[in-house]
Amino acid sequence: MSAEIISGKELAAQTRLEVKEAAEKLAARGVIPGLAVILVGEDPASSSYVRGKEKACREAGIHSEVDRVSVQITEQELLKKIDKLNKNENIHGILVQLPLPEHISEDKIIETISPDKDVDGFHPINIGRMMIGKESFLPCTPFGIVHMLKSKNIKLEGSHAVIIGRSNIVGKPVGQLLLNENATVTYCHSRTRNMKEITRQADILIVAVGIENFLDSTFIKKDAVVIDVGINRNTEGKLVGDVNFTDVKEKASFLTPVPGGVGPMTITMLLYNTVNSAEKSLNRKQG
Ligand SMILES: Nc1nc(=O)c2c([nH]1)NC[C@@H]1CN(c3ccc(C(=O)N[C@@H](CCC(=O)O)C(=O)O)cc3)C=[N+]21
Ligand SMILES: [Mg+2]
Repeated sequence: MSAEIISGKELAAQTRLEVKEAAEKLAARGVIPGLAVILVGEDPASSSYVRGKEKACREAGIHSEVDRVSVQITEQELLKKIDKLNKNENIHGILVQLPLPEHISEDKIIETISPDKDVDGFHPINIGRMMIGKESFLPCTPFGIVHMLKSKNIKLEGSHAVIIGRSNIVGKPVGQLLLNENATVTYCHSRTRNMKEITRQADILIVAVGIENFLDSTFIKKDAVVIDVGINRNTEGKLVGDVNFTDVKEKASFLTPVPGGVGPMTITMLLYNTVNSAEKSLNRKQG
């Protein structure tokens, strides 16, 4: 039996309809949810992701504005733009597309975004709140992954989830979210010894390494659930994940594709967070 493919594309389409309905309800109360994106420089991949976000906002009834600025912008100038957006009542979410050029501190930028508008869920206050199980904006990729797992009724409680990768935007927070769902969580990374011994114990394996073909079927136990977070360009310029799809498909119970897997869910949860932020802002005003 070959794995069931979890289509992020389909789930994203369905979830975006729900987000759209929530945006329409807000519009009826006089508020259009608004997302501000700052794109520094002209990196083709970053530009393409930002266009994807704009299109998704348009389709969901979210107002979006993209500020495209020169790669030479100073840190101070960028901080000033964020400060202005923090004070702008029509903007409920602020996203500064990463990575940023060397001369700008990503930490400083992230920490300047108001935690109430941090729809990426990257601000240390939101990360901390997530860690202690309080309500917060959840990082979009991890949030999307949990949403995908739940959509297939995959049991999280008591399951062994193994994460390969420990980045602040994917690996670490996805482990935390799964822990909050009562999974048993193990992290693997580049210094991990005997990685296969660990990954072969995983009921759920999250692969966020950034290396094409990093993972084949020898890493997994039969019927494991495999989530591929990789976004790599192969030698033909095609988008590929970290997982050898055709090999792993024959052994896993569920598997996510690239493209059409985690990526579309990431954008969807950004839309969700933005509408949620607008709702919270309105409730603070009207109670
Ligand atoms: N502040 C910030 N927040 C982010 O959320 C953020 C970021 N910076 N920097 C870059 C990464 C990357 N990222 C992706 C989102 C969607 C797809 C996506 O939709 N991918 C499609 C394919 C898109 C294509 O074909 O190029 C798919 O996997 O099917 C991919 C990557 C968000 N990021
Ligand atoms: Mg890593």
